[in-house]
Amino acid sequence: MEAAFTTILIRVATGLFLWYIISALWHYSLFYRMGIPGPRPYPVLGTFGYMIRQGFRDFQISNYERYRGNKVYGIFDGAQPMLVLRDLDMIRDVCVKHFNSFVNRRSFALQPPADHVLNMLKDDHWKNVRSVVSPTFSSGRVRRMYPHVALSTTNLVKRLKESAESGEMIELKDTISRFSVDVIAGAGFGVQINSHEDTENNLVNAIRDMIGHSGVRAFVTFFCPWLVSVFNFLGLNMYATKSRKIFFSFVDAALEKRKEEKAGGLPKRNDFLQLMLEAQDDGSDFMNDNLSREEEKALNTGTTRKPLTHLDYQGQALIFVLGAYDTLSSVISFTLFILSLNPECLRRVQEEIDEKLRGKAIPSMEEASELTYLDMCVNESIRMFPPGVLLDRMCNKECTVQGVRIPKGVGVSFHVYAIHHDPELWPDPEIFNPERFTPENKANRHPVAHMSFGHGPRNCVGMRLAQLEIKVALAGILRHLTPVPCEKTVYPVKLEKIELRALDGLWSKMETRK
Ligand code: HEM
Repeated sequence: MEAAFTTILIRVATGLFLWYIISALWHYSLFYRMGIPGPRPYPVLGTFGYMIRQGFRDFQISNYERYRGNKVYGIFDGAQPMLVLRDLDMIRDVCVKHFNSFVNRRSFALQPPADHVLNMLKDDHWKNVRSVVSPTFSSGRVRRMYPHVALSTTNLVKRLKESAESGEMIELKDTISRFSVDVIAGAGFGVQINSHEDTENNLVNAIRDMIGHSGVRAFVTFFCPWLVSVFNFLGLNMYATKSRKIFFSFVDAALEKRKEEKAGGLPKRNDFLQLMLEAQDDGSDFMNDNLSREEEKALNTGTTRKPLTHLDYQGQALIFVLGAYDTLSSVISFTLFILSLNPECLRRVQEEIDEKLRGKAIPSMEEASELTYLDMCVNESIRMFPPGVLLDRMCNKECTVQGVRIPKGVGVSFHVYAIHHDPELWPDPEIFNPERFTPENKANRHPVAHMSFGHGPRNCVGMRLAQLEIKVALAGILRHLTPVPCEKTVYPVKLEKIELRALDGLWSKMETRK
């Protein structure tokens, strides 16, 4: 009896194992059956193992070269089949013309409110929240956030001037990260701090802690989404529990306060939370100049909007932190660093700043928009060191794009780092050359050859604020100081495998301008 039971058990186990092997073989042979090339996938990890071994950027570059001549190639992020689009017309069409078949990004079920951040939302929920968040970044509303940016820039310049006086070497990313946190606290939540001096602020420490803890877990769960259930089961959250509590209690109290102030007719504040509440109340068409025509069409503005829920507000408060922190500090610090190594470009930038600012310490919004050569340098620096290296969309309806059939459930990936370093699009891609961004050169290039802020209705919603912050900070610094290489400077920059982080740091020294 016992022997018979054991035999049945062995047969069932063998059957299940064979079933798993056959279904895995079938699943992972999808691209082979479609006649699409790609690196060989393995069960569970797919092609993710190569990415870990080689690092994000080298994986992208090597496959981009290997499949040159193909419009697409296939990879598996864990079990998720992804078509990497090499062809720029395909990327453009997926982002705009076929937007309705590719509305959503890949997302994974995080614990609330992290599952309510805009970049994770899907379909109508995404449309509803985006139609409130987009007008929050209209030029009129960004103007109201500007004083926070200016104040944080003044504090940053003061800190850098002190370093110039003492002759201290500066790790740019670390110093600029403090500026990033100050801008987030001010422009996001109306809390004015100077984290170069005040290291004990509870909110700032909570923000820094949440960011520090989220990276690895977010990365792992992105590629192995089933791990989210394991995390949930073990009671682990993406963000450290104490910091999470501090942050969301602060957001809840701030939202309540703004509602009370409105009811009491008190003057309006000028931060993201306030502006989001106003954008919700005003209706979608008010001051909506942040919407591109494509976005307007995709969002179908004019139709009735549902009020955002409390979780929606909490989620957007979180994305204000996560979307802005590392991106901004990376762009500003890499641009300063690369300028310190290209004195001729630096000289031109400083001449332009002197001419446009006419003695002022910090540029106004209008003056910042006139700094066109600085803009070219920033674009070139983001091309070389893009913060968003891996963009994607999920196919929710079978679709043929530029002659390639994309089945429902398959994702499409844009390997931005490889595109930005493709020598056919960018001759000598490792050389810093702002001339690539003259209006003529830009007009002659494919619109998605440079996609630092993404493309189409699902592009970066905070782009306008980000561009203002970057230019105000850089102009404020370079108006007074000149970054120069120092003993600790290492170039070419060796990047960490996954994050956009220089392994040897971005070291520089500031000299006071005469
Ligand atoms: C230099 C700074 C920044 C860079 C390079 C950057 C880059 C990007 C990129 C590449 C995307 C994906 C676009 C796509 O899939 O087509 C994105 C999305 C997004 N970004 Fe940014 N970003 C920056 C700053 C910001 C800031 C300051 C905020 C908010 C305050 C922000 C909020 C967002 C949000 C919410 C999304 C998701 C949009 C959606 O799904 O509808 N970003 N960003």
